[in-house]
Amino acid sequence: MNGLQFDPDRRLDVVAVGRLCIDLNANETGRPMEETMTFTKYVGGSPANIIIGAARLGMRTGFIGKLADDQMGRFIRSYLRKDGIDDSQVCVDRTGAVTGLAFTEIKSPQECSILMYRDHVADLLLNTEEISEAYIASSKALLISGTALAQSPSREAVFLALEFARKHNVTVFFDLDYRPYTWTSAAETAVYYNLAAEKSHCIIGTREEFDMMENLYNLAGADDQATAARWFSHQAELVVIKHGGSGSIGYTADGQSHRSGIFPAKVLKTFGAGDSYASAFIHSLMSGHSVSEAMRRGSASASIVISRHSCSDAMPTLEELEEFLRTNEEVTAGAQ
Ligand SMILES: Nc1ncnc2c1ncn2[C@@H]1O[C@H](COP(=O)(O)OP(=O)(O)OP(=O)(O)O)[C@@H](O)[C@H]1O
Ligand SMILES: O=C(O)C[C@@H](O)[C@H](O)C(=O)CO
Repeated sequence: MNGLQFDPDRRLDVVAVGRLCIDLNANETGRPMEETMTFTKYVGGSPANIIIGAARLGMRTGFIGKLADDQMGRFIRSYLRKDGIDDSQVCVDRTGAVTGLAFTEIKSPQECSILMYRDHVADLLLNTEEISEAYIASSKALLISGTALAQSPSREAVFLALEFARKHNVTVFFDLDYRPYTWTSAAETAVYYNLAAEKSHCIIGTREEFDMMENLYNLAGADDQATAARWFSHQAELVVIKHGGSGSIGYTADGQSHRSGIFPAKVLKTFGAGDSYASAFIHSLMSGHSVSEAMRRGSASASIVISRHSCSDAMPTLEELEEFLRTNEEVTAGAQ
């Protein structure tokens, strides 16, 4: 049992709130960005990648966010529409804000990094006036992403969305998505992450992201089980801790734990693993699969995406994911 409840009578399956950005992925791999001359443009932003992945798997999806009033903003909106993602709650900034950019460097499959331009970005200007209670109430689930908590008014918009979710029994997935570039103080980061996590039913993050949250309370370095137990005293029913190439481990409030290995991948780049994991994990859970199966599907989706150049474009369809599962064996690396 995963303990999560989804109201079947909702128009949408999952709505994400947060950033819609642009990835510019280096075309010349095997070298530092100082020597990279060309990039390929993709839609990016962790919550955008996750919702695109969920839509690709056949879920009824929507997005609450803010775009820059420029060509990049229009490119993103048309991409969402192409994937059947409801964009009625994606508004446009009129103050001259820009689209966040993530330049990615692929020095080797193990040495990838992201240079993020996050100043004066439209996504962090989403405000409470742009959060529709009725829209959130029309969805079974809400996906929030940590970076949207980094600045006001986006921060308050997310907490209002969480309040509407609570009021209308909308299940909350919290992908921690900690990006240091967007924060100014470790303590502030931990405070807001903890406040949001207390209102979430399923929390997904890496060991390092949970450590960041626990540093504030001098709990950092707690083991995975202690980390999970901390959130069951709040709203959480499910906590998933990701360990990169060592797999992931999930804990449910009923005391069970689930380990997942990985699927062998011809790794081109490692970023995108977390977003693809989350999209297939959410799809599987909301399809009624077990936690173990959802983690297995998350791992499989991650292996597919890290073997491809992009994140959003690389998200597999349900047919691709199931074909991958039929033809590949999970390596039970197991999380620490
Ligand atoms: N080298 C790898 N080979 C196969 N699977 C991997 C590899 N790295 C990560 N994964 C899979 O992806 C999942 C998520 O990866 P990770 O723990 O790196 O999360 P993340 O840091 O959020 O990812 P991202 O790099 O996208 O931010 C892992 O639990 C695992 O299932
Ligand atoms: O989330 C970001 O802003 C960067 C992403 O667009 C990028 O694809 C990535 O890091 C995925 O995890």
